[in-house]
Amino acid sequence: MTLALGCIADDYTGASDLANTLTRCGLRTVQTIGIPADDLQLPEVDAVVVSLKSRSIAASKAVEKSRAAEKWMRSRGADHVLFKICSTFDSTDAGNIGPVMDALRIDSGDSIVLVTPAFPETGRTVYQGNLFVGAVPLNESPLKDHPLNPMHDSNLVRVLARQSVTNIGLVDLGVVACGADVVRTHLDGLSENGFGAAIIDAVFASDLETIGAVALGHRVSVGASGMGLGLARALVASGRVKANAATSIKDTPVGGAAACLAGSCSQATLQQIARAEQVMPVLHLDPEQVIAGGAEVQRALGWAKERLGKGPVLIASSSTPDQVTALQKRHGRDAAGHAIEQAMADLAEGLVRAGVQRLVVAGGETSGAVVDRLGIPGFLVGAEIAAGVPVLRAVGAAERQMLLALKSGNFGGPAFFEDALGLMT
Ligand SMILES: Nc1ncnc2c1ncn2[C@@H]1O[C@H](COP(=O)(O)OP(=O)(O)OP(=O)(O)O)[C@@H](O)[C@H]1O
Ligand SMILES: O=C(O)[C@@H](O)C(=O)CO
Repeated sequence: MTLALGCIADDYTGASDLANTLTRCGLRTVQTIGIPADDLQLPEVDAVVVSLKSRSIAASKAVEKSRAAEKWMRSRGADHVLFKICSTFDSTDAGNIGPVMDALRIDSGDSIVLVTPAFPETGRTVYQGNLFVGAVPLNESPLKDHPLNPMHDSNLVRVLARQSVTNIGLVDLGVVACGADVVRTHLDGLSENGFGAAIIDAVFASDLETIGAVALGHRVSVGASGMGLGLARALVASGRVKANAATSIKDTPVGGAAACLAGSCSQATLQQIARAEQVMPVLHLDPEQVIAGGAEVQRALGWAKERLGKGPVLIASSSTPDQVTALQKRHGRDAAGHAIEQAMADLAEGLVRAGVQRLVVAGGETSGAVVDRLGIPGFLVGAEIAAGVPVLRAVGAAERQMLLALKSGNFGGPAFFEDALGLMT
């Protein structure tokens, strides 16, 4: 296997979002959980998205894991490696975007790295280095209340400068609009003046194509699915990947029981849960009881088993921002988050034992905990449920076939859970 593109994603939902975009752009793509084992049977692909759970861990660990993934991809022929971050730039001043970017830049020998979280399809645009989520700047969006990394600054040049050892420049929309050659000249100027990375504006898909064409001339880039789109289109345009080579996974039905788990506390997920209550049984976990011990998980599993034969069920830990803050004050942010993620993993394991073969999970960290517990080594991409969320078919997993959907907290329309289950047959 010779890779045209290697990708390192800092969480599992982000990885499936990127794998979806690359597939839709015509690249044969597989998503793996961590660096694949040598004996994992992978199809012939153009791109591999290695999913890490590195968004919220210590920066030094995130660097170590990302470097190992990069090394693996280079050894499989990847000239370009994309570090996939969240389209809302989820991170803290301690990292992990800056430290990983710095390390990959050094390893690659690139003098300057292009960075953009823009993904216009989902309303993420960057103008003058400021990230917008729909019509509002990042710091006024629901991301200001994120349970793990609340985002209080929309200016990504400033945000990244606080995390990185290098100077961060800006390539603004006016430059992008002039085309790839002008962007290259601008980057040369920044690099000569000691800038090791630049936030690049993007508002339209056409901006991403310009960015992709330039980025492909470098060894490393940092971005969300929009950067993936640009790179994929550039690869196809350059003839390095055959257009339309991607084939969606076969839609052979998997059957079995279906369930949803929600650990995301985003506004979008809260609305989707409220909507799901109209069409399926929904159990709201008591987060305090979850932290107290295993009894709450057992209660939820008993509740689910009584209902799974009749149709899908949804179990949610999700709470409003005020409730999340109160719980975190009592138990600490990381301890509360970790305990709930582990409870979600326990639930997933119990549900699969009870016959669930179709599982929808909401939340990146939550999906990471669930997929790790289920021991699934990789996924092929199927139908698109919503922008950034595909149906995934587990590959290389044990006995039973499984379909999953891993939803980024902020993605999907109000009827997301129904929409997902409708496509996961
Ligand atoms: N009721 C709750 N109170 C406090 N924390 C919670 C609660 N329910 C879930 N959590 C924790 O909040 C975090 C949610 O993060 P997760 O990444 O799963 O969702 P998200 O951030 O909305 O999704 P994404 O990263 O895809 O945008 C997890 O650590 C989860 O365990
Ligand atoms: O880019 C995004 O917004 C998502 O793929 C994601 O990473 C959320 O966890």
